[in-house]
Amino acid sequence: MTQQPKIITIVGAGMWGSALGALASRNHHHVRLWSRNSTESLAAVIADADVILSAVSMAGVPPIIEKLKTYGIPEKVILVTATKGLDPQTTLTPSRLWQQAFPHHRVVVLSGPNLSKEIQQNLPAATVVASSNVAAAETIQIIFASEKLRVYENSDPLGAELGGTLKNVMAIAAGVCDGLHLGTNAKAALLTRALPEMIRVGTYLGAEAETFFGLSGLGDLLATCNSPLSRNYQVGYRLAQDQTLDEILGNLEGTAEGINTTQVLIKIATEQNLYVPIATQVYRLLKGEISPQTAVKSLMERELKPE
Ligand SMILES: NC(=O)C1=CN([C@@H]2O[C@H](COP(=O)(O)OP(=O)(O)OC[C@H]3O[C@@H](n4cnc5c(N)ncnc54)[C@H](O)[C@@H]3O)[C@@H](O)[C@H]2O)C=CC1
Ligand SMILES: O=C(CO)COP(=O)(O)O
Repeated sequence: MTQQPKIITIVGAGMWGSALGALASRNHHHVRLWSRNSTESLAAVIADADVILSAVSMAGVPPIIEKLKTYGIPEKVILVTATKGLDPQTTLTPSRLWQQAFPHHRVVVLSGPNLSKEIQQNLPAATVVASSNVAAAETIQIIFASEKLRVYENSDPLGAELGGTLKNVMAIAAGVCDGLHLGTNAKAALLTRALPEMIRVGTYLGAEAETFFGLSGLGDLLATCNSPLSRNYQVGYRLAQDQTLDEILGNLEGTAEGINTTQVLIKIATEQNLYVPIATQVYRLLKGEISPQTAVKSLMERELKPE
């Protein structure tokens, strides 16, 4: 489908922001990529923008929102969030933070099985744009869709966002599983049990269960938990190889959001009494309380229960 070229400001020029910028540029949109190290001011790059897309890591979302709030962004501007994380202060997802700060703007979540290095190599992929405003989601769908990226529209932004966010915790567990060479049966069991754990949390927080069976849920779980390109998977894999978290983070390319997400998820689960056995072991492992081997043993020796 053709569309008039739009001005798209991408805030966050890391791996994902850059890959998304390249996709929109290829579709002949005017892309302005901004990061906190840019010489251009944020005010200048958002001027006249049709779309502001945030691809900053979770830690950068609250400060960027605060900064943008001071600029008085016109209500016609569509806000897109591509961050996969949870805010430690409020435990809210990025889209909720954006919507709270800009209650009259249309907010769209972009999330799916999208390892940025594969997207940068122009390999085929699919993703989801989700919003309570269908027209806004469709606008973003057309901006990014190409013969190399199939973009699906969805009306459950929270579900799409939580799929991409919660699977990062599971990707750490999957990395441990592979790092310990536990085999294909163990990996299948882990990923299959990870999905209902994500759904339990997601539906409690208000997402639709069905969304987790789509690209932004199961799709992203499979991509991230099976690829050494995933930073979260790398964290788990290297912990299983007896590296310390500090050593791993010292030479990790980009952000592994699952580390922060695990802390916030355990806070929510503890307060709300949600059963999250895999996340609990990841949490204890990240805190250095247990070894990878003990994490596996604890999962296996739990009380027997129906599936
Ligand atoms: N790389 C990937 O394959 C994908 C990443 N994502 C998500 O996109 C987000 C960004 O990921 P990457 O680009 O890979 O990370 P990255 O580490 O390469 O880039 C992070 C960006 O956020 C900015 N940032 C961090 N803290 C900030 C702060 N306090 N203020 C302003 N800006 C700040 C950094 O300057 C940088 O531009 C994460 O939430 C990640 O889960 C989503 C899909 C794919
Ligand atoms: O979200 C991603 C793929 O969809 C990227 O995963 P990592 O952040 O673990 O690299």
